[in-house]
Amino acid sequence: MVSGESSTPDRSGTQSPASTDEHARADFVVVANRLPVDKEVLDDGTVRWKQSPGGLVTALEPILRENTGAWVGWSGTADSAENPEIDGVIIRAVPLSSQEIAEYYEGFSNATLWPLYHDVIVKPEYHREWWDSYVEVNRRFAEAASEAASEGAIVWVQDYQLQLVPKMLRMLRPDLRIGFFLHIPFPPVELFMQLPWRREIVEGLLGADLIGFHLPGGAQNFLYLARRLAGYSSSKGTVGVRGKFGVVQVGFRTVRVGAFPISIDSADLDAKAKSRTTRKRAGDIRKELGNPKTILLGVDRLDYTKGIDVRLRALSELLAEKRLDPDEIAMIQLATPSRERVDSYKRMRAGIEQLVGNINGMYGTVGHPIVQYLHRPVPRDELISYYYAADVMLVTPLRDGMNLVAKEYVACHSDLRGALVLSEFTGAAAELRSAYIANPYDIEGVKDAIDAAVHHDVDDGRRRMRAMRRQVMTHTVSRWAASFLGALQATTDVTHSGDRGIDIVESGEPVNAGPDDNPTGGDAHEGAPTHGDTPATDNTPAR
Ligand SMILES: O=P(O)(O)OC[C@H]1O[C@H](O[C@H]2O[C@H](CO)[C@@H](O)[C@H](O)[C@H]2O)[C@H](O)[C@@H](O)[C@@H]1O
Ligand SMILES: Nc1ccn([C@@H]2O[C@H](COP(=O)(O)OP(=O)(O)O)[C@@H](O)[C@H]2O)c(=O)n1
Repeated sequence: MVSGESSTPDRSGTQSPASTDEHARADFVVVANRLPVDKEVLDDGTVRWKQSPGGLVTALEPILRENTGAWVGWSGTADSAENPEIDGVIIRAVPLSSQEIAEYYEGFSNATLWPLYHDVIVKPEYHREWWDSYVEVNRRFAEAASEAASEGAIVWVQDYQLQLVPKMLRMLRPDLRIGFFLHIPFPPVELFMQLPWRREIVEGLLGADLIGFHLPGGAQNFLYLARRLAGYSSSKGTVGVRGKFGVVQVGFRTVRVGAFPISIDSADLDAKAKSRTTRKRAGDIRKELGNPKTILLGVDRLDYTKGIDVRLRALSELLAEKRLDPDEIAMIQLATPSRERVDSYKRMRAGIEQLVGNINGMYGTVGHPIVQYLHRPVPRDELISYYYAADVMLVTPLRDGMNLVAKEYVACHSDLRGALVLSEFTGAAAELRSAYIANPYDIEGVKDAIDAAVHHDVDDGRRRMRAMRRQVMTHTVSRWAASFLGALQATTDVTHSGDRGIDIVESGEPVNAGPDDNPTGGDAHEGAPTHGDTPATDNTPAR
């Protein structure tokens, strides 16, 4: 999908995009909270729609284009119902009112489910009116998906904002083949049980034919709940990665449950990081920082799950203990603004900015602060230059479904330079075993990992980076999409009237999405096994 320009003048005199035929139907429909396009109003009033940056859009865009695809989602602003058609992809906007944004998006999605699914790092809030709004908005997404899908189409629902959609959509359209993927961790059973509407969520997800999680632990937690909370018969064996699925029997339907760790467009990043402009800009960044011996980097949405405070505290103590020399290091923290109206996000921002101020006040000099902190989005090319410039990447979340930043850093280092400090509570840690792995709750452990990464032996560093690159360069986002969709197409069920199937386009590497596709690619730690009937945290083996 490339940027599409419009030509139809609207009543306000600006240009509005060509609208999608509202009766057009698609064989492949993606349903996600956000649309894959961003609206841009140019100085002359012309409206342009650009593909949003992000792995999901990159991975699905060729499949959408090859298969008469549609994308159902919210534009990100209140009451917007424009449906631009972009390069043959049908866009179906689901408009949200300001009240729905407050209750469904900021409320139930990001102040109830987000903290609950991320180990209750902040206290989840349970409000009945937020739940009512979540149900209503999920119903509208299901209706929009139903209207967009042709007979027997494949519909892929994304993420925690839309967990009721699979069941609602199945009731409207039993002919469809429905997949669901959760991008954030699925919580341990004890935490999930707090949710007053826990059974409705499990039942909502079970409307799908295939439910995907990043890691086997999440899949096993879900299988346990389907059995013990919702009373269905479900498999008890271990779940593998991209194969060895669990099953839940829902009446005559068999729902498959699996682990599909997401990844990035590795080849694209690798190529961009090798370009002359990136390398030149990376050199300039180092100069602008005063040519420090070591550049440390953090790249995150400003979210309390990301452990930005953890790495700043560790840095501060390492400086105090003289294990790091302030004349030799510089840290850059890029923090994209996120969910800024949610209270917990406001509180966290103040705390982090205070920590940055403390470190610079204690250890910086005039013109040379230790931490350069940017609270704004950074253009993609600039971000890649930062990745390439960085000697040590700091990824310290308290909990994270995957963390694509860790993989992006690795993809940018074909030079085998650089070191990755990685929290063990990210999905990425299950695959990038050669990183400097640390427990973010253990400050001494984080300090040791940073110290080791900064002072690492060059040969050991190259060996670690080579192992991580073997994993990242072979397990791409298009392989992720192909393995999920291959498994979804392989689901057979009496409720499906058609068996049309879609063409899964994948560039660059062979795909075998069947149950045997379980290679131990490079640095991969294939599917931490979970045992028996005991609930597990998302990436921790059950005890
Ligand atoms: O849409 P927003 O509220 O602005 O939030 C941005 C996205 O954040 C979450 O990302 C997750 O998905 C990543 C890819 O699978 C994964 O690497 C990461 O660990 C997750 O946190 C969220 O799940 C998305 O729905 C949001 O759009
Ligand atoms: N300043 C920033 C920070 C992150 N990002 C991108 O946002 C994505 C973050 O993905 P992630 O999986 O690490 O974490 P979430 O923000 O999805 O929870 C990555 O693709 C980053 O490159 C960015 O473009 N600019």
